[in-house]
Amino acid sequence: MPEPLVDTLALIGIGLIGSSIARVVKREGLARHIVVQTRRPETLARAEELGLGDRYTTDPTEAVRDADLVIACIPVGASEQVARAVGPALKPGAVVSDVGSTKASVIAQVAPHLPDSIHFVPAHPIAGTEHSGPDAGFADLFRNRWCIVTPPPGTDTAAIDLVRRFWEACGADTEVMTPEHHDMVLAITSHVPHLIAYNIVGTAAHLEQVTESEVMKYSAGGFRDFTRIAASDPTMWRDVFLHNREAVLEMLARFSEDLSALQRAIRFGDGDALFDLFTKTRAIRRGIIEAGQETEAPDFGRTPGAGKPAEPGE
Ligand SMILES: NC(=O)C1=CN([C@@H]2O[C@H](COP(=O)(O)OP(=O)(O)OC[C@H]3O[C@@H](n4cnc5c(N)ncnc54)[C@H](O)[C@@H]3O)[C@@H](O)[C@H]2O)C=CC1
Ligand SMILES: O=C(O)C(=O)Cc1ccc(O)cc1
Repeated sequence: MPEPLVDTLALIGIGLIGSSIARVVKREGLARHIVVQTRRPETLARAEELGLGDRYTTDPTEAVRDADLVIACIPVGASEQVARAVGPALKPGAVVSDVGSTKASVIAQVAPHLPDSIHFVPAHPIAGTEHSGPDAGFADLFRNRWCIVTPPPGTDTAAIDLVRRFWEACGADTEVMTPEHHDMVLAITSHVPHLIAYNIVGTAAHLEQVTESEVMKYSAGGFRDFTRIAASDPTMWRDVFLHNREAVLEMLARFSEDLSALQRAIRFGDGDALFDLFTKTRAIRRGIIEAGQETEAPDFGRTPGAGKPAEPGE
């Protein structure tokens, strides 16, 4: 096994993402010691039963004391509270990172609480499922997926390099971008799609006369896929929308304009407008499949290899 990348890794939060990191880090020997921290003793006990770490604590300051790399795997809205708690306890020179689905807000919440000697390199693995908690994670979650790294200007290049090498050793490909660009891209590719899923399932649930019968009975098609997304963690997604407000509102405005155009086409029987759009969108999907970024069948985000370009020759 190669030399570990870090001596002590502290994972703050041990849900789907934290436990997936723990599993792949153990399997690949990426850290000599893993410290697991979470607020609830029951979750910590479960993490211990699953053997996810080497040391377990509910105290965030105790968790980070000896850590060379600290990764916060918590809902984005909890970032400030955790940074405030761990900031003074961090080992000088330590690298702090996170996995949050929004980036500008996390930086604004965390950076003010970190001493100058700490290197902050935020990251976002674009890999997940609708499940949460320590049982939901798996070591291959990040394999052949992207991990976007969004270092604030002036971040130490060696720290950026460590975080990139860490994610690459977890199986991901990394890309560096600004937090603002990340938030705009993810608003349209991930956040608005989740909002649409929550909304359509909510709309169906409001049709009380069909909720118990037809909606469930005939949900074999597109609706079923929406129900999977709409089963995603409520705390996590509440925080995503509250913490990527501007970008989500901008993309929603564009979405609403395009939806209104479709509504008009249906109202006025403009079949050409509908046909043209559906032809364009079909070509986009086929292009994605030809580029090796998606499988033909519904993938539900779990198949390693789906969601990013294939390796040359794959
Ligand atoms: N679920 C997904 O598919 C993906 C999630 N993410 C991001 O990863 C982060 C973690 O998400 P998951 O692992 O899915 O969530 P999860 O719900 O499975 O785990 C969250 C963990 O954070 C802890 N936690 C919750 N509130 C806290 C607080 N106020 N202070 C300290 N700890 C707290 C929980 O005890 C738990 O250990 C989120 O920021 C999310 O945006 C990123 C990529 C994919
Ligand atoms: O389950 C799915 O389809 C997802 O989209 C997973 C996911 C959720 C949030 C992220 O920030 C990244 C990936």
